[in-house]
Amino acid sequence: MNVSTLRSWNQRHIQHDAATSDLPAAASPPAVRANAADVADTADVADTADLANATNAPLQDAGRASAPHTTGRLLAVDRVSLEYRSRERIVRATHQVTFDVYGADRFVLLGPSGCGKSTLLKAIAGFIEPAAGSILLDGAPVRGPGPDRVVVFQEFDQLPPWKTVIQNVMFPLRVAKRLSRAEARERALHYLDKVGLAAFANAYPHTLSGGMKQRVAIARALAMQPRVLLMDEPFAALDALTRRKMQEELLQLWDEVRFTLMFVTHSIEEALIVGNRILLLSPHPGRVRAELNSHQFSQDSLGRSDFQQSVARIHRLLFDTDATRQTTPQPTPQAQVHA
Ligand SMILES: Nc1ncnc2c1ncn2[C@@H]1O[C@H](COP(=O)(O)OP(=O)(O)OP(=O)(O)O)[C@@H](O)[C@H]1O
Repeated sequence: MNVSTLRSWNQRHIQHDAATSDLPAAASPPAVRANAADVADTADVADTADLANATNAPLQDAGRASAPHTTGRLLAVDRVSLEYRSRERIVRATHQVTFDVYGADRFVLLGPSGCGKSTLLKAIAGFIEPAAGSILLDGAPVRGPGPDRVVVFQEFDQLPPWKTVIQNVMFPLRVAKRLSRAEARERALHYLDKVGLAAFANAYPHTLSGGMKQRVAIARALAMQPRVLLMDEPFAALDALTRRKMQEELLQLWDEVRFTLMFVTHSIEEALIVGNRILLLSPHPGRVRAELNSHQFSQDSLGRSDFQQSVARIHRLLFDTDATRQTTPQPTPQAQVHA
């Protein structure tokens, strides 16, 4: 398979479908500044501040919470509108979305089904050109797919089944002609070890569980050492227990490797656990509702009242109606956002 075949493999999968702050706003100035205009357009400014004030709880996850941005601005998404055009109609997926991602961020796109999260990820991956606005990676416009942005999808069939686990991880490294076979093998084993699958290097994908397949996909993506790892609801097809375990493992991996992550989900709980920053998008077409910091939460936060309050408040921000403003917010049973 050559590069274009690999891209079309990726593209096929993409086409198939790919808060709170314990810190005052000034502690993360770039993020807050970047979206001030968008947020100001909505009635969310008060809510966002409210959210920040409400979560001045002691930090449980001090390691991650204190993690600084390790580099400057990596990705700049500026007033990006994305559209699908056919002869019959134009579907606007996002409207003037603006945000920045910094090195070692775990940046989550959160919003109801159909708000354009996957489409935004596709645009950042380089598969869709913005109808308006710009996407800059390291200051240069994104003009197409590239090995500096690797996508992990939800589907379990993203690994070519005729290749063993290690061949799957080595394959893009070899296609990119970056490494010799021996170097690629060493790199692949390194990342398989990181996801706990070194012992399965010679297994074929069909012999693995869904969670194991996702671990291979993550190892394959990280082995490319991309500037940004893009994940489109990577754990959504897993059972609840495996999903939690995978979230935990992803965070452990991040603690070790400190990669930059963009993560799409429609689960508020998952966003709070996985992300250090969350961009809330309105229902279709997606506009920025608010941008929040969430680095103080981990799986240990799940039963805590500040976590539940944050879930409820994000829910309110996403579905901002008079009715929800007037009643005491209750967490949704599964903390899922649906349109
Ligand atoms: N290939 C396509 N052609 C036309 N419209 C599309 C296409 N893909 C997505 N859309 C539309 O664009 C909008 C955004 O879709 P997108 O898949 O990005 O949303 P999402 O937030 O990722 O949703 P979900 O959480 O359900 O995956 C939706 O209205 C959707 O119907």
